[in-house]
Amino acid sequence: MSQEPWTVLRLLEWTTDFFRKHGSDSPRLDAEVLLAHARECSRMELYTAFNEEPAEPQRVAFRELVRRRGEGVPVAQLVGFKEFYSLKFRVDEHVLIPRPETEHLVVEALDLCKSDFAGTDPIRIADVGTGSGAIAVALAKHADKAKLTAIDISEPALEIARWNATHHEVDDRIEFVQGDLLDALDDQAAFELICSNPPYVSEDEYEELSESVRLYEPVEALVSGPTGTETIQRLIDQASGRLVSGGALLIELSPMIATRCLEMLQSSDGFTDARLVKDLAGHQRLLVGRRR
Ligand SMILES: C[S@@+](CC[C@H](N)C(=O)[O-])C[C@H]1O[C@@H](n2cnc3c(N)ncnc32)[C@H](O)[C@@H]1O
Repeated sequence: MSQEPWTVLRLLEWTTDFFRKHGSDSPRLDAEVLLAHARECSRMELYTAFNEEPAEPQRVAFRELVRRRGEGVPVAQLVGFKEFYSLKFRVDEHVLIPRPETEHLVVEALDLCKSDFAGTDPIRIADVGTGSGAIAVALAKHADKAKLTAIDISEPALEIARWNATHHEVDDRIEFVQGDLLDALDDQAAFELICSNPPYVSEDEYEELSESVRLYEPVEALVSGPTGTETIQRLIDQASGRLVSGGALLIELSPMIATRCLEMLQSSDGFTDARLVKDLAGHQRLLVGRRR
């Protein structure tokens, strides 16, 4: 057996290779995040510690994390958090792990706050299907005048979202509501902006997702129904009664259902200016419309 010491660099190289063979999309990043977690340091600090040999307790902790990652547990669940819009969000098995694509929705919403709603105070925003609270918290952090209503059907998800709002000190501007889309709100509730990253995966597509998603993330956060458009259709129907005139609806979707959802919004009497917005990778990622 090799007598070479298990330095930080050697651990990273071995683990990267192991994760690559176990089908990870980002083997080196996974190895770095887990080793940094086991050593209680930042990823950047690993780069100045390549020749150091982690102490035995750190190696034991790291080995266990690597074993579980090899079984498919997402890195974010192993370390208990995920970065989104440069903010750290607590996550667990009850919430979808925030995805980088969703940052695009936050950018669009903040643009509207700074342009169309610059003179409005407060800017009332609903985040429908808040999950970890990623969208609501990022908006509250970056738009001082935003007053949010964050809704989810899952009470355990709302507990995580509340924790994240408190941790980022925006809980005084976010009201959390448990319910089915916008149904649970008071009759009077009205918004300048309704944002949502709803479940939009079809039942067939779900079967094609990686085990790391299917076994560890909540199915109700992902699957909408046989076509993937069901929740979006219901949200469009409900949103027209909740937006002020000129208010905006922003919905994240998958490029596979983008055209169908655009047609749904175009055929809704309540909306005008329906359009799709591409993400940085050039994929149709957002459906946007205006309340007449
Ligand atoms: C795709 S996840 C989005 C989570 C978070 N907003 C994000 O972008 O990371 C969808 C969320 O919608 C919630 N959800 C699903 N159906 C719902 C419904 N009918 N009413 C309210 N929330 C729902 C799920 O519990 C889940 O938290």
